[in-house]
Amino acid sequence: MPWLLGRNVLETSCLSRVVVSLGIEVVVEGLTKEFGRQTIWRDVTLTLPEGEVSVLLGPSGTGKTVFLKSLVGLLKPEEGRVLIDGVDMVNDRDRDVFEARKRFGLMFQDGALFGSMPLFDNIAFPLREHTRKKEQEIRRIVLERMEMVGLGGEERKLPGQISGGMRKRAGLARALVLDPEIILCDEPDSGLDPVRTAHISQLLIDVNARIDATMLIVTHNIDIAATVPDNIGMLYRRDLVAFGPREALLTSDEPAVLQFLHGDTRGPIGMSEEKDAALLAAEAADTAGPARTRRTIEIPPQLRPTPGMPPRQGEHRHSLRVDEMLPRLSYPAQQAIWANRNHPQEGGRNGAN
Ligand SMILES: Nc1ncnc2c1ncn2[C@@H]1O[C@H](COP(=O)(O)OP(=O)(O)OP(=O)(O)O)[C@@H](O)[C@H]1O
Repeated sequence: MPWLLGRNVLETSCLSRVVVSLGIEVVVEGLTKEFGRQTIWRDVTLTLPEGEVSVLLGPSGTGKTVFLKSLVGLLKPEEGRVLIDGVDMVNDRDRDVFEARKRFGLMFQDGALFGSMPLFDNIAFPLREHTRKKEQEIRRIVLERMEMVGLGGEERKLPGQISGGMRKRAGLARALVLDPEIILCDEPDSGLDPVRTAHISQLLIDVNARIDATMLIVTHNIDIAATVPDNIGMLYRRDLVAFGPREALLTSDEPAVLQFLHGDTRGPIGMSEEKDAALLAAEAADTAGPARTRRTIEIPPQLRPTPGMPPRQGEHRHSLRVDEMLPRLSYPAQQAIWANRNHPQEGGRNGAN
């Protein structure tokens, strides 16, 4: 199976392959989204660095899915820009946005598969819809992507005949057929047990190693957030409270971040996202309350590609970027970054589920 898909691969010999980045950066500037009088988030600014993996966390209802849809131009924010290689997904003409959308691979929560279509046709769908490729070429691409996500031989199955984990992987295979430069995954772990979640985490890292796509993963799963991404952001109370290296957010002492990471009932996040002031004051008076959220979490080493995969180019670029910002990061974040770098570079833990 080839290591890398798509066009930007220079084969210098059968043993060494030089990767030229496939991923492109996504620049988000001052983005504000409203539905009627409801502000979902405002003035969100961040850059998804090329080929790096980022995770977006946030309590339910904070607009993570709305954010993904805004990046790809399916929803139109009221203010701001989303720049993809010079195309503004918010303000440019529909025709340009439609073209730029082909550079994305989208993996939705439920795989978003057509129930009456065999997996093969589901995965072939974007190729038939967006390209003029011949059926023979479509077949080659689909079978290759199915093999890549561990679904070889399952082409004739209907979505209803396979497990949730397999449906996720089918959704990922479909997201990969157009050689995406940017992959957006909405809760790739939803409905999966911890073992399947570990497999999908490894698969996402392996996909990134193979194709060097820029990736943004929306999840509530702290294990994924702690082990998969180079960067983490968190939406809370209509703001992006943080976006930066994984270790910076995981060592943050921001109360909402701590509460979220620990899954604690005490703290600023309530059942309906925001607690009222009286409840927060009562918690603050309870000495047991704030103390529970002051712990830091243990930061596991970041997942590495499965043995046999190429090294992640995004990880290399991320290290160079982080070197520059290191002096500005907190001491615990710096320690965690060094600990991760010094961790033995063992391979991943992939397998089929
Ligand atoms: N098309 C729409 N019209 C009106 N309101 C919408 C629309 N889409 C989403 N919303 C609202 O935007 C808010 C954010 O929804 P979104 O699904 O993005 O949250 P989320 O952070 O992804 O939540 P969860 O983690 O529970 O999946 C919700 O209040 C939702 O009702």
